[in-house]
Amino acid sequence: MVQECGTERIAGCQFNLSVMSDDFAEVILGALDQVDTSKVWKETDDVSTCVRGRIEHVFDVVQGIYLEAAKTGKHVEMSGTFSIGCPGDSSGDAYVEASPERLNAPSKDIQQKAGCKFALYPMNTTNYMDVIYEQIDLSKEAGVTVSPAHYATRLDGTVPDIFSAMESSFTKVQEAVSHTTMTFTISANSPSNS
Ligand SMILES: Cc1ncc(C[n+]2csc(CCO)c2C)c(N)n1
Repeated sequence: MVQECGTERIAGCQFNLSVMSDDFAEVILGALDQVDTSKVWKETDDVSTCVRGRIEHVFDVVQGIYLEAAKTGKHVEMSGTFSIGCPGDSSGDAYVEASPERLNAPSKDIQQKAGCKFALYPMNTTNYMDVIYEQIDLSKEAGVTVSPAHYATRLDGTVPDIFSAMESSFTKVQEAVSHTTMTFTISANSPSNS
């Protein structure tokens, strides 16, 4: 197979939700159903969900799904990988042409707290540690508490502030390093915090 970049840069996220409750299936399927995904390509199977499209819509949808699940008050965790510029992910899809307005922007009064660990992987660049440290420093201005963790950086704050910090890191890094991936795990309503 010939792998080459498409003319548009399509971003994506492969993620799964885990709900620590007997009715996990309803919470997962309900969250997937309640978010407007019309500006992204989406596929769900028994393991995870993948969304692809413009960076802002990928983050908008992933955050929207997480907020829907977290507002049940149940202990919900989401883990995933964002990626852009993967040589095998040539576009061909109409979703990169979507207009930039977000469809699921959270209201300003959302105070849902969460803890998150994220890790940036700028691919195929020798100065990757500089690129990563620059973003960790910028995260400190994003309204979240930033702390070091093994193999990751921890962000604590509201869900919208956490996703916004991750989106700005990812967006800035991919401007400099065309193939960039980022992993994350976010947890809310954990009984460890009560
Ligand atoms: C975001 C997300 N997408 C898919 C799954 C996989 N999954 C596990 S249980 C379940 C509902 C019943 O089939 C589904 C779809 C997940 N965990 N999170």
